[in-house]
Amino acid sequence: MLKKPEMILIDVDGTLVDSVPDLAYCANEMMKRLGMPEPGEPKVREWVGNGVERLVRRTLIGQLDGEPDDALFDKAYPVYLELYAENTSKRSKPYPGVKEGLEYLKQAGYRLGCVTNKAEQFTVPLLKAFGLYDYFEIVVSGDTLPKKKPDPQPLLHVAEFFGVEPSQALMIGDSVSDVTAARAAGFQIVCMSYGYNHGVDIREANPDAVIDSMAELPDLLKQAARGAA
Ligand SMILES: O=C(O)COP(=O)(O)O
Ligand SMILES: [Mg+2]
Repeated sequence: MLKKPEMILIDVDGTLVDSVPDLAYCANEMMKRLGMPEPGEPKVREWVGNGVERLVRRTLIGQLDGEPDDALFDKAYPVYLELYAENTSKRSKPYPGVKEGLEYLKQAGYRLGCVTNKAEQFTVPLLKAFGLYDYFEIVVSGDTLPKKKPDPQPLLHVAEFFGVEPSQALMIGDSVSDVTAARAAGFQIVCMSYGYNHGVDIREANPDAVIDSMAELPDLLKQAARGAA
């Protein structure tokens, strides 16, 4: 059963923003420049979630697990970074219900933080491009701290920043990394059904609740406050 939290941390890719169209465009373009086969958007959708460096490695080997040749990676990575800097938000967009959900959370007085595995140089422009940045009092990106999700470090960092006990905190995400990080941090976890989870239904990771739109958050949190969610 969900308990009403004091603080809510929200993931970016697959939760707030459908960012795969730009990530996939850059993956395809990088491979074209390297004279290698383009992965296409459905594959990239399965590879997002562990930061841009992992995405580039997965693109180079054409699968989720494994490592590319070091020399190939060293050649490809700067190409991807340059492409993504120019194509962070051109094809991406916030999911329906995101603005509504954030507006409710803000008005209801929740402390709001953003925790993503996306590198800071891309997170901030992406959130700003869609008017999402100002909802958050703190944004922790994939390279802000020594460790990123599924490690609990970024979640615990924000809990400390707000002076909130982990048991009073809720993470909203879309992937098994969000669930693992939240469980390890002692947070509650709600997941979006529409996000990226390496091609696996997020319900298999047993989050506390799964919702189809952030516009469902008002009802969910009101139920939690009544002890009924
Ligand atoms: O950059 C990524 O791989 C995804 O980041 P997320 O933590 O916002 O889903
Ligand atoms: Mg995500």
